[in-house]
Amino acid sequence: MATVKNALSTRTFSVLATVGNNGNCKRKPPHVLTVAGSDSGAGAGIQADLKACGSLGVYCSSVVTAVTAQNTVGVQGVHPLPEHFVAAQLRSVLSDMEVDVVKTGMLPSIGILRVLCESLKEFPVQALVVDPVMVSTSGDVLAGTSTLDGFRDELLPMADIVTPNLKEAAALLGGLRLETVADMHHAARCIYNLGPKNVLVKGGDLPDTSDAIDIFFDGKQCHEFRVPRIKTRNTHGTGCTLASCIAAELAKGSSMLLAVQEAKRFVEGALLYSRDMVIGSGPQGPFDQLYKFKDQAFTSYRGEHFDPNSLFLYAVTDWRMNKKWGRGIVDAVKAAIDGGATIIQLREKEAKTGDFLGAAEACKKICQSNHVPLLINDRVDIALACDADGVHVGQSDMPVSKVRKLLGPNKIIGVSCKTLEQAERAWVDGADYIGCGGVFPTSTKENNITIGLDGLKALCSASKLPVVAIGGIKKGNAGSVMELGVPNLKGIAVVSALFDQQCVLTETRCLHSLLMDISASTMA
Ligand SMILES: Cc1ncc(COP(=O)(O)OP(=O)(O)O)c(N)n1
Ligand SMILES: Cc1ncsc1CCOP(=O)(O)O
Repeated sequence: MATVKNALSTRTFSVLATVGNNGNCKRKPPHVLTVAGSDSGAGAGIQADLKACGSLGVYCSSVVTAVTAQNTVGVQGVHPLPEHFVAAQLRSVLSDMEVDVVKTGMLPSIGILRVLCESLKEFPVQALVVDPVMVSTSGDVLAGTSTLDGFRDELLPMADIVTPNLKEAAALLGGLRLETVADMHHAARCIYNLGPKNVLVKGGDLPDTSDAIDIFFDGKQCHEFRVPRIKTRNTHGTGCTLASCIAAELAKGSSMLLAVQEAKRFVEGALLYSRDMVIGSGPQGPFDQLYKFKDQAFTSYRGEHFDPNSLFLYAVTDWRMNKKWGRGIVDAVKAAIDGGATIIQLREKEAKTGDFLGAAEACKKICQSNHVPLLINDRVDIALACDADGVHVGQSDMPVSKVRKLLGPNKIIGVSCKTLEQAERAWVDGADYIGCGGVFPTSTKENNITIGLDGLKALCSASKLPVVAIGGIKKGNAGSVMELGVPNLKGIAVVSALFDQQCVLTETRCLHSLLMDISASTMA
């Protein structure tokens, strides 16, 4: 497995297209083999792995190591398969099916673990993901103590990543007490010394934390992932799903860090989607790994209809300002686009519906011919009527989930957020970006609370969506915003800096070139 690590970050394993003899293009899908136990309740084990890989577009073959009788109450029985028959399954798949990545789950005996190690030596694969399943989340023991030695001495040295939870990490380290985040950092380094190339210590069971904290160590750097804990009883199978998703992303050609991040996002989405699902009467229910197929709001809206970089210089119109300077909305929008605005929002709070629609239709034409997206503030009806590219709504407007239903998956939805809870909701409900502010005091919007640069930074750091900053931003302070150094802060939204000025074209050009200079210097 030693050559695998170098290959991981640079090459795409399986998005291979080869031309057959007859000239037809043949496609080899990315392929994960899961070597794990069957869960009769289908929340974890082989069943979870198949669903997770399938959802991520990856072919998943399966070698069953044990059949378990389990449900939401716990594990009622474990029936390991004979070693020779696990070996036979491994040979069948590995000798024929061009597996990219092997993911292991329940290995119920040292004999089965050794059979696996031997098979991997005979049929090397691109990467090995080891979920060291020893104790189920319900507390039932799924692997004996001799298997523990097998993990430590034989399997982990072959692994590209191992993903223990706190109990498993403690067991691998001879019963070390793991009670704090600092303990987790220490454990990740100690487990790395057992031989795997990367370690992810999962802190889901860490007491007294409102966040779920995982530690990823790649031998050089420790990354701490923190997300607000999702309150749900439906967590059975999170470990299996996470490891399968990492394997699936690796099979698609991701680097290890990106694979871990993508996998975490997938599990989080599944938990959110399934948090109120009721299956079984026990304390721990399954969640739905197929959620992406079931709710459009969880999938397509994060598609290709929206380029977050379009938030770079976001021009938001204001009828009063344009009137004061003697121009109409359409001329103002045209000048902003000519000056370099990358997205336009018509924010016309006082306009009559007929006037608003007329202006929106004219602006749509200009925006379309310049390939600049046009969004409408608050008015979903106007956006639908003029076929705008999307809508921007506030916390007291139509909820994002309803807007998504009305607009469908291919329109852009932005939502104003000031708090971390609002940002989390925006993501769950299907928004594409967040407008965050007011960053600085402004007279454009009355009674608006200013959150400052610290508030903006905190929201960006917690948000899974791209963010555009708004409120009192102008040439003099745009640098302090864009230099915050948070990757998902994609741009600034401005009203008065463009429209409460004599020449919209000059002001937009000036701000655009300033932003370009800032990005060039922050990238240097
Ligand atoms: C990009 C962007 N962010 C925030 C706003 C604020 O809009 P507004 O309608 O004034 O206020 P809310 O109702 O959204 O709080 C915006 N227009 N654009
Ligand atoms: C619409 C809005 N939302 C938060 S602050 C604000 C006003 C932004 O206007 P300006 O760029 O003139 O400060």
